[in-house]
Amino acid sequence: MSTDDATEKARENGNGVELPSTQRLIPFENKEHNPESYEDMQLDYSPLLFSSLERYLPPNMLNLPRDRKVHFLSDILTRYSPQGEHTRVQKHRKYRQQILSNYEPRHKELYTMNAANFFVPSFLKAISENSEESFRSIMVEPTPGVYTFEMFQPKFCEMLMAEVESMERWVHDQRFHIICPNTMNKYGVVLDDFGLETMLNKLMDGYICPMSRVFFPEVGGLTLDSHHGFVVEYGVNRDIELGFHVDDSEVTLNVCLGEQFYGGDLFFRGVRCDKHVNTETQSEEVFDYAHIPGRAVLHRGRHRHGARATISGHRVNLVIWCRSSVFRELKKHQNDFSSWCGDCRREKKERQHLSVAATKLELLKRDGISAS
Ligand SMILES: O=C(O)CCC(=O)C(=O)O
Ligand SMILES: [Fe+2]
Repeated sequence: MSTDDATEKARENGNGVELPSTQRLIPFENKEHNPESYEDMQLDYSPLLFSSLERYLPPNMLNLPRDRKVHFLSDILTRYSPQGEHTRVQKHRKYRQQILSNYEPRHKELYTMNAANFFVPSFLKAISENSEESFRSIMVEPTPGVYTFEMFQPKFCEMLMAEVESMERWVHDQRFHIICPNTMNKYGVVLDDFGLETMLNKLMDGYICPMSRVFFPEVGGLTLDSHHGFVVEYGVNRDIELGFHVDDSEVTLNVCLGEQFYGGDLFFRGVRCDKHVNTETQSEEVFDYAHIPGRAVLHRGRHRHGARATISGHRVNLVIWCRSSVFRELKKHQNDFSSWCGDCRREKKERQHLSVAATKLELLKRDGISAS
């Protein structure tokens, strides 16, 4: 299923979720797919290996350009090869060093946290009061688990967009091969790779964690300890829309930075665990959100969503996928219901209902017997 098909399917019935395909192959061979040849490319592994593995790519990746498939598959191969993870980390470190020693930031003031200059006063006040009540006073929760609030000053949004523009100009001028924001978004940049990791870490620790502790404790909101921070871009000559997916995060912060655009609404379709990621959407889970520049959306990574086509103009969003290593470790050992998954909750209720009904029947039978 291509990204477009997934979005179309999602529009029809809210199903057909694509996992973010974050470093994962599918567990069966797609025999109908005709793999490409990689013989003419300079690769770290045999070109034949890439052709064979192509049949195991997540469906939304099958029609991507070859260099993106190579990037995704190389990453997986490196992790499975002896010393794989170590090699991958080394390679990424080298990649970052190359950027950091050559790219000259345009707005240096973005690279260190400056709360008074970055955030709007209402947001700062809520954070300093640090209570559910203070957060709720600046937020709207239009559907359970999706919180929206004014967060960044217009000046900050403008500066960050200008910085991204300058990063992209540098990439273009240097003919530098950059890593895409994620497996679905082709346009934009990973801010962490361009020297903004420390600032975004402070943003997560000081300004996202206080809220995730209150609103998402059951999905690792109490223990967020790493992030992936990037900017995505939509419009003419960029990505148009984003297929139905779940994020590789426990908690996601998505802030529209600007500019003028039409369309690009987010559509949410309920929170799901791995087991239920493709199940049907219930009518009460359908929610669409229109982005407003400067306004943040905070949601669970497992809240299924996508972005509709940006029909005109140019939309730029800052996205921070916040992760909890503790939650991920605990999840490996959990095999019963997830309290946060809509379908797990429905299954649990159903089982409880059946068990109560069975007990009642049992009691009635016993009473009947003793009464006779
Ligand atoms: O385009 C958007 O606003 C959504 C981005 C998104 O969902 C993501 O990057 O995970
Ligand atoms: Fe997302």
